[in-house]
Amino acid sequence: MSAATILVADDDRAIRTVLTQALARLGHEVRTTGNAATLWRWVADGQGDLVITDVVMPDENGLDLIPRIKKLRPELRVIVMSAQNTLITAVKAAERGAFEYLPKPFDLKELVSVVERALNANTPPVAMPGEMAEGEEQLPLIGRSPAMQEIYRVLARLMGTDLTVMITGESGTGKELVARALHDYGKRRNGAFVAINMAAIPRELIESELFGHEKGAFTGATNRSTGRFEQAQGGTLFLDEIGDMPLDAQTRLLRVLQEGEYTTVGGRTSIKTDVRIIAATHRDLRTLIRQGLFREDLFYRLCVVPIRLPPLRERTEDIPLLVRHFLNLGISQGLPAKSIDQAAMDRLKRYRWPGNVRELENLVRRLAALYSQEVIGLDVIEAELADATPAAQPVEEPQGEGLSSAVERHLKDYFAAHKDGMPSNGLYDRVLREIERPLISLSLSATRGNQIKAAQLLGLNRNTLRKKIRDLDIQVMRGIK
Ligand SMILES: Nc1ncnc2c1ncn2[C@@H]1O[C@H](COP(=O)(O)OP(=O)(O)OP(=O)(O)O)[C@@H](O)[C@H]1O
Repeated sequence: MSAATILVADDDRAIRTVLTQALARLGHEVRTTGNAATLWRWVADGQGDLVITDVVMPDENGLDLIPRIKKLRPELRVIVMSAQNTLITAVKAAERGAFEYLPKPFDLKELVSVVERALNANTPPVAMPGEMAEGEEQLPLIGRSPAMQEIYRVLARLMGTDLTVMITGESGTGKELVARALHDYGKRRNGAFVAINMAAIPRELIESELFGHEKGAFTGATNRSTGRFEQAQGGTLFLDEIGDMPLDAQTRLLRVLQEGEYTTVGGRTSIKTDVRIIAATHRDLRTLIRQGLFREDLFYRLCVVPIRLPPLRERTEDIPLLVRHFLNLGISQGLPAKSIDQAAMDRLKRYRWPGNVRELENLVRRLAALYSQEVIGLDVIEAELADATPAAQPVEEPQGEGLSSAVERHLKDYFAAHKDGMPSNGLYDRVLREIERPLISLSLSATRGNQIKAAQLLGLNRNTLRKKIRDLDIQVMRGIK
């Protein structure tokens, strides 16, 4: 990299000093200022090969300066640094044409590598869509941990694209929220966001749900029905729990993704698709591929950009912000204002959160609704968490009726899907296989995840249950969705 002139704007003198030293060491000339007006003057005078700017400066917001810089000198790259580390800042920086966004505090090594990339890159920056609608300052995702910053940066880069995204992460980590953010701030925000959960639909109905069906396509198809692909036309289709998709439907989906068109169930005319696909799963698709339950070619089609959402226990520094966010949400829904004392917060940070943000959200809701004290202390949190820990939970009466009616509902779905004729053989085994997963999941949730008690309830050997949980990839946690 040859020596360059780098313009730095930040109202924090310490940052100016650190950047000057680090960049001068690389042989660059560095000019620094504490305000946006001076930076703009330099740029307008044709000075500098690269700009590094802060967002909040006394006279102007650095982000507002970027479009003006880009208009006057499109080739000049701008790196944005900010302590306002939210998804919105990252997205705005990307939208306005920043080369890179660096959340503060940043690692100097990282800064140096971004500067090198900016000075060496000769491709024009990706064009980003227009400005976000006014008043959209409400944050879609909460969290400022390094792990979330990395997610924001990936998301910001994806906003101007239609790339297929695969979001993985444990249950309750915010996969659906991320999919929505990609839609709401992306190119297709004026189109529909349509979600379909593969685990929630009887397997036999998935293809008709996805692609729609013609009148008379199967018994019970009394009318033509539109599928989710059609509903999402021009927008985004979110395929949730993609790991639960039956193989037949996978084959059909793969064909649609390859060919860009599909036919409805029972239909003959091809329909062109114009949807952006985002898929999500909490299951390990590579394991499913090895077990022959997921098509490898479909996996590669969907996994163009993988995003892994970290479990909450890997970003406990976000817990106070999330708690405040959910308490505020409660207030807006009419629940009383509350706060949490330090010892209680520390305890929340030490808990493992098997149900991730969803579990935390539910806990905060309970705190707001059920406790009269204004400041929640450690005793309340201990009691709540003890309740959530399977081992500390007394056995509940087996929920005979609830369980059997849930299984019955599942069976009814199964038979309804086969109204026009049952699979000709092996029905007993097939039906048992169909109900095994919900039966075990429901038993585990009835015993709050306690496998010993679930085994007793089911009348199964503990090891057999454990093997089934593993084979069927059942999540063991409280409050299975
Ligand atoms: N970063 C976050 N900021 C604010 N709320 C969040 C965040 N992550 C998750 N949530 C909230 O937690 C709940 C669960 O999130 P979501 O449904 O997106 O998770 P998921 O990973 O899709 O779960 P599952 O795999 O069980 O479907 C939602 O109510 C969501 O609003």
